[in-house]
Order: sequence, then C-alpha cells, then structure tokens
Amino acid sequence: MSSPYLIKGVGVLGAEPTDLLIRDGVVAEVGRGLSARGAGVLDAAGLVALPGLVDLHTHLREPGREDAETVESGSRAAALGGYTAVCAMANTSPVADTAGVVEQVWRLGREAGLVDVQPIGAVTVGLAGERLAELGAMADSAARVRIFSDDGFCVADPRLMRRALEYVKAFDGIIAQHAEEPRLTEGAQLHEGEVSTRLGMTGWPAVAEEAIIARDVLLAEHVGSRLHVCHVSTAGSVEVLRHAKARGVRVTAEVTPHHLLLTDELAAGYDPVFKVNPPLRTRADVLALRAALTDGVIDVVATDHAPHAVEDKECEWAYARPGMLGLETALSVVIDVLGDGDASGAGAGRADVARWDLIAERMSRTPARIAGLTGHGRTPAPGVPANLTLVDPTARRVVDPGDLASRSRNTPYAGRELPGRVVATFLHGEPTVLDGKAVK
Ligand SMILES: NC(=O)N[C@@H](CC(=O)O)C(=O)O
Repeated sequence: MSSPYLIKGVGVLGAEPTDLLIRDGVVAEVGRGLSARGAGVLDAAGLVALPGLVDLHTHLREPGREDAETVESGSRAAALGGYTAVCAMANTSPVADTAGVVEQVWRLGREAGLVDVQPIGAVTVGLAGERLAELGAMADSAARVRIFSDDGFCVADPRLMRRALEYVKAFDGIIAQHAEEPRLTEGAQLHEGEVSTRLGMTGWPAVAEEAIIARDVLLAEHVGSRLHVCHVSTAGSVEVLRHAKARGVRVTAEVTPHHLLLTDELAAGYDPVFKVNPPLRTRADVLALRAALTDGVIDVVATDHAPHAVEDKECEWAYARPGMLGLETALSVVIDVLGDGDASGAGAGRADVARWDLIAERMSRTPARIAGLTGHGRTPAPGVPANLTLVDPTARRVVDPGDLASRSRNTPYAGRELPGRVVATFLHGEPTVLDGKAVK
C-alpha cells in the first residue's frame, strides 16, 4: 500500500488554495486545514493543480530505435512534463501492427511505471498502406488498443481508409489519420509558400493536408465512424473541421505545441531541428490554430514527441528526419500561447481559472475521453484517481537540451525562455516527479 501525501495550499485549476489528501491511489479528501498522520507533506503554496496530462501522440521508439528513446526514457520525459498517460505511436521497428508488439510496448510501460503507456496500433501491415493490420487482435490483446494510426504515413487509399473506419466500429475504435496526400508532397522539405520559394526548396502545400481531411470527414460521415486527425497545421484544415463538426461528423482533432508557436521562417537558417511533419506553417496558420483550440474546433493539444538520434538530425536539411521533442515543454508552450492570465501568482482571478480549465480540457480531460482512459483526465476531487500534476505558473526557464530526460536532444526551444514549471506529478497516488525531478 502506498504512503499518503498531503498537498498543502494548492489552487485546483487556479482556484482559491486548498489542501488535497492523497491516499490509496485516490484523492481522499479536499479542504482547508487538513492533517493526516504519517503523510508526506508537500507545501504547494502558489502552485496550480491540474488533472495529469494525457498525450494522444507520442513516439517512444521502442522497439527498434532505443538509441533515440525507450519506453522508460520517454515515460520519464512525460512525467517531468506533467503527463500521467501517453499513447505510443505505432511506427516502431518492428511496427506495432500485431498483438505481440502492442503487448510488448504496454508491458514495458507498466514496468517503467512512470506514466500509463497506451499503445496505438498500426492501421496497415508495416504501415505500407496496402492491407489492414490485425486490428481486432490488437483490440482484444492485453493492451486493449482502441486507437489505430499509420502516423508518419497517410492511409492514402480511400477504400482502405473506409474499411478501417468500418472495421473499428465494432469496438468503438478510432482511426487517427496523418493527413498528407503523398502525391502532393513528393520531395517536400518545408511549407510551400514564400519561404520555400526564397530558399528554393520543394514545398509541402497546405492543400495536401486539407484534401485528406476533407475526404476523411466525408468517409467518416458516410460510415458513421470515429475519425481523429493528427497534428492539424493549417487554417484551411480548421475550416474543413469546423464544417464537418457543424454537420455532426464524429471527428476530433489535435494540434501540436510547435504548430501553435513556431513558423516556417525558422527554416531560413537551415537548422534541421525545425524540420517536422507536417511542416511549420505561417503566422496566419498559427493564429487560426490558436483560435480553433480556444473555440473547440481543435479538441486537444498532442505533442507528436518525435525523438531522433543526433546522426538523424544534425546533418544537411534534406537528409534530416522530420520531428521534434515535445513532452517536456508542451505545457509551457501552451501556457505561453494562451496568454499570461494572472501571472502574479495570486491566482483565483476568474480569467485565470477559465484559462487553467481550458488547459485541463485540451491537455487532459478531452484526450483521456478520446482514448477511453477512464482513470485519467479527472479534476482532483474526493474519490477521483490521484493522477495529477502541480505547476508553478510564475516560474520561467530557459530550455537547455542537456537538461532533458529524453534520450534525444532535438528540441526546437533550445535557449528559449518559457513560462511554467512542473513541480510534481502523481500517478495512481504515487509521486513520479517531486521538486521538479523524477523520483525514479
Ligand atoms: N512528426 C514527425 O515529423 N515525425 C514523426 C513521423 C511523421 O509524422 O513523419 C516521427 O516519427 O518522427
């Protein structure tokens, strides 16, 4: 049995300070002036308590590229970023397209014990886009897979996409699409626009994403299935999603922290740390994505944490792999882009509570609901599973890649000052992070 913890003076979602008693894996009591004999006491004055963050889109690289990340190192990075659950993408080696591989990832996650690792299964065998993987066997496995994705590749064949959507209906599954019409992105290096023209590099046009989203929301509507759109990156995609949602299509969508903050201008320095799929877009896209996150057309922030070994990133732009780290900086970036609120730390202003509630909704409650992770995404209250994170909203830090727990170093925020610091994370009532450091 775990030892109890008494968290003193914390603002739940930025509200007036209170105490939380954590015992036997749940929030046992909430109120002022609590005491508990034998409990570890955590002075949380000035801190904000959020439901533990849930990431729908994490690349853990194990099995296959343990030099870039392992389930354990990625789990530690996640816990330090305030996460209590992550969904592990299927583009490992071997690909997570069988019950055996998804069970292996799930088991490695349990052994690490730092976050709940929920494997995502591949839609097609080997991500090759030719025939459906064993979706039912993965759903029936110990890993209980509900989300399927070929992320890294688009399920480009419309007939295969339709079949996949139909197949997963039997167990209320979801197809998470990497929306990229491959015929429109051959040789693409960065967003197609003014910057790509100036640099003379082949562009990745916004329409390559928007055309697939438009097709897929129509397919999802036609067969009555659940579609999730990975890493939405353009203003046009937001408009397609707005239209689909107004029609009642069962579609959800995610945006990454980097698409909420960074633009294609960064490619001008040819530093491949800024090479990512889909590419960084324009300022107008960034602003449209932020507005969609606030108004709910975009449902969640997902990191697309994509660790890459040094030799795959520190090379010529054209040869570098796309992808950037995200888990340890996501919350800070989201705090940054959603505005300062009441940064005095006095907290409890109404605007402040609304802003923390929005962060909880987009980074915890909604992703937990989409993934069916019922023990996660619940605001601390009596009887709720103790999966939560404590944040110091007034702290600022300059990102140093050398400080990160990830095995890789490809953060696009090196040297950038970001607000907010995760002070503690609790998973099933046990601390995984205390005083900003991993407990194990
Ligand atoms: N998002 C990325 O830029 N990279 C992803 C896969 C992908 O979507 O290309 C990766 O696995 O590295």
